[in-house]
Amino acid sequence: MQTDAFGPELPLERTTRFAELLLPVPIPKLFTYRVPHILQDSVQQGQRAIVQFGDRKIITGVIINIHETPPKDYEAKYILEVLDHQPVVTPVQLKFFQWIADYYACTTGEVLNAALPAGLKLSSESRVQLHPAFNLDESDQPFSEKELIVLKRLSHEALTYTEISKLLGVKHLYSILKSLAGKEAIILFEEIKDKFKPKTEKRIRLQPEYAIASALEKLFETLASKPKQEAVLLRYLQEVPVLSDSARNRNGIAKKDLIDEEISESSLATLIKNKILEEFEIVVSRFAELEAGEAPPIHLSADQQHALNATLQAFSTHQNNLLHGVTGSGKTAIYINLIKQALEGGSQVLYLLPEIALTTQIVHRLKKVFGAAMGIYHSRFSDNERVEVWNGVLSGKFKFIVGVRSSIFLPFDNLGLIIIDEEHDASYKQQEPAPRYHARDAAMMMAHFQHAKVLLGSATPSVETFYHAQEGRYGYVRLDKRFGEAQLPAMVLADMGIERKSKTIKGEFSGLLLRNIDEALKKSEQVIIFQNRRGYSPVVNCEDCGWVPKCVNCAVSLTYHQFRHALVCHYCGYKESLPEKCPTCTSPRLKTVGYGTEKIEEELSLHFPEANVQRMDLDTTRSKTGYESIIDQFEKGETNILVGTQMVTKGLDFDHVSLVGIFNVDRMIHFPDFRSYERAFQLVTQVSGRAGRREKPGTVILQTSDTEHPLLKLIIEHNYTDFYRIELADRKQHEYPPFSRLIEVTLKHTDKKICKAAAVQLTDTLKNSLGGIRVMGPGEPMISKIRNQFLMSILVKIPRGKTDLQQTKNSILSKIGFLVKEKEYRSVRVIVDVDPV
Ligand SMILES: Nc1ncnc2c1ncn2[C@@H]1O[C@H](COP(=O)(O)OP(=O)(O)OP(=O)(O)O)[C@@H](O)[C@H]1O
Ligand SMILES: [Zn+2]
Repeated sequence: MQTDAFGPELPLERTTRFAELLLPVPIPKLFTYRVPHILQDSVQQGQRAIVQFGDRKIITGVIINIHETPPKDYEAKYILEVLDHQPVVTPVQLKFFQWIADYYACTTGEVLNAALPAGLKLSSESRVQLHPAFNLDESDQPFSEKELIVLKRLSHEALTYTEISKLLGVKHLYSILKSLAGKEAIILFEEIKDKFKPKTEKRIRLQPEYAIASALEKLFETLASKPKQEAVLLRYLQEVPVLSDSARNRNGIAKKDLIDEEISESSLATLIKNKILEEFEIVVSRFAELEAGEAPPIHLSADQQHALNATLQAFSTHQNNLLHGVTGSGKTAIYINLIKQALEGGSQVLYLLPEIALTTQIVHRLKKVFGAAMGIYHSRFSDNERVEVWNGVLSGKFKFIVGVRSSIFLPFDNLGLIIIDEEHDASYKQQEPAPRYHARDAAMMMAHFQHAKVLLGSATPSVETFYHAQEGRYGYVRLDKRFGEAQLPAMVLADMGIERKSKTIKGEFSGLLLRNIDEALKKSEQVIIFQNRRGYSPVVNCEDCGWVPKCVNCAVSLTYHQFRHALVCHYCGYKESLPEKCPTCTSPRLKTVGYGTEKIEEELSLHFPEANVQRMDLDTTRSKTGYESIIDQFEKGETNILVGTQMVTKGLDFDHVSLVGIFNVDRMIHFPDFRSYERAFQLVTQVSGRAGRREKPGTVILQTSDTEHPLLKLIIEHNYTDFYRIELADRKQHEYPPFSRLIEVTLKHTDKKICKAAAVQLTDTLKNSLGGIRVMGPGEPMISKIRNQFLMSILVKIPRGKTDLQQTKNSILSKIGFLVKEKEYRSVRVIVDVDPV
């Protein structure tokens, strides 16, 4: 027998249905809830439901299964509300979420949490408000004491679930809220449903009875003595030809476009009051409606046409395909062709980009071609905008999405093509928090589920991708020439050793680079300078005792930022002011060592006082439009020199860049990581690729103290093939990807000893249990403490194809499970990163 105090009169016999929900929590299971009788016939898989989770929390989950078996060991709670009429998560998405959880060793709940935009997730923080039509004094409904307490408070302010629960001192609010909602006193969940608020626009139009010539004439006669109102009307008629086009009048014009200094708002209000003009509201897209068809038709070059044909050919035999086209070869033109074809065939298309910085230019180019069918999805958008895209994909409004990695979670159900631009880019990998997925690899799995084709594009493919192409697993198309007359840039090494001896270095600028910048500026050409360190100086030290300021929370030295006049930790954000004297020896001789982008910007301004220098790095692009304005100014030629971190390296397409300067290549090459050569090759090739993309040839100057380094030789010859051959041999010898898969296990604890002991124990267990698999470590990672947590890491190398990958992962997870059950290790956090980059 069940007690349903607020359900409708119950027939004696009825079946009780249960729904299993996926909740956005890191617990590896589904949760069973009871379906209220009233919803029994309407619940569906993929709808969102609100449930109570734990004692106090209210959260939104997604319905996965519906059945009639009550849970064995607990009493199921009721679903509080079902939020959707139609599913908002598709079956194929659920399958995909499950795959991500299995592959990346996390819970499906964590995947759901990452996938749903916050606007689709109601939680304890959601609010309850009074019903707008409700008035306590006029109501003749009986209210309980508790209900009255809630209503009185709600008459002052909207409250969250948590607040109401505190106010009443009760845990279970459902019956009270349901009762109040039944009496139409509050809006229960309404706000939640409306957490996504469509954007509206106020518009003005002429009342239809005046939209005929005779009536309009009369109207002007009556307004003759009211010049201000007449002016409003005239302005409206200027914009909207009401007599010749009645449809235009029905649409009216935006109120904000009608009003300016010459038009008085009060006259407008009078005209509205007198029923001459009418004010109305429409729901508008948050994405300015984009005009399609502005783009000139693209005529592919013979090489591009050939590559396009080859790609289509490759699609007929392979799901995954690599378009290996040098920088400036015009890969985008080929993408556009393929996207058009896929859309015309009726399927959805996803275009992935690794970073927001890259979206600005590409989005502009694609917008012109695809207009309103194209949606854009990335984290700089507000939550409402993200919900709009989510719903737009569901409703079919957006058939084509351009976005960064999280767009693989959108509710596609009919994908035909996924383009993964700059596929080699490490930003496709999510680092923190779980799911630590690689959007490129996950997208390929999504394509598999939906029978879509994948095109990976890059001028510098990742070693793994190129390997698969070589092995015939991926289709492969190469485009070796730049579009039009453009040539690959000339690569020149600036020998810092020699320049140091001959004293031609100024600061850290080689004489060669300075001379070339000067020449470029004289010819009104633009310059890009790349340095992968932000801030002013990466290190400060005392010239007398050698003291270096360190972060109090992390094992790193602090970076000096001049514009904030502070020492900043790039790992935890800790900040302190630069001391006047050395705190250990009191010497005032503190000097900054090394060059960050800020210092380079400053010195360039000193060397070239006439030039307009701009900086693009994390510090200058925090705002939503930060990138856009910097790129825009550079595009327009208002900026002469652009200094930046890896943000300036890829995808950007400018007409007048003839020189690229690269600081400190040596540091990139010698970075202690098995991928450092690959990274250096890619970064340098990509940033070099920004030079000479049109008729004017480009030059790249690389500052190095090691001109004989074999990797530099390959880079300056644009020799990807030999780079790959040598790199692959090295990977094979050391059993790195693509010859193995890596799983990195990181342990964190505030006590170094505990962290280390746990890591040693886990390593031993793994070594004993994972027969035939190499377990390396434990060791301190390069940064051994972050945010007061000491870190230890273990690397598991799984030979490709030899072991059951899933079984190995499960085994690792279960050993971790045992470890953290031990008393002394209970507070150790263990992070599993599959395919770390
Ligand atoms: N068929 C074409 N017609 C006109 N312009 C073209 C054509 N193909 C390419 N371009 C122009 O050539 C330039 C380089 O093309 P694009 O940006 O697509 O290169 P890319 O291959 O993506 O290079 P990167 O890897 O460096 O990003 C762009 O300005 C583009 O507009
Ligand atoms: Zn820190």
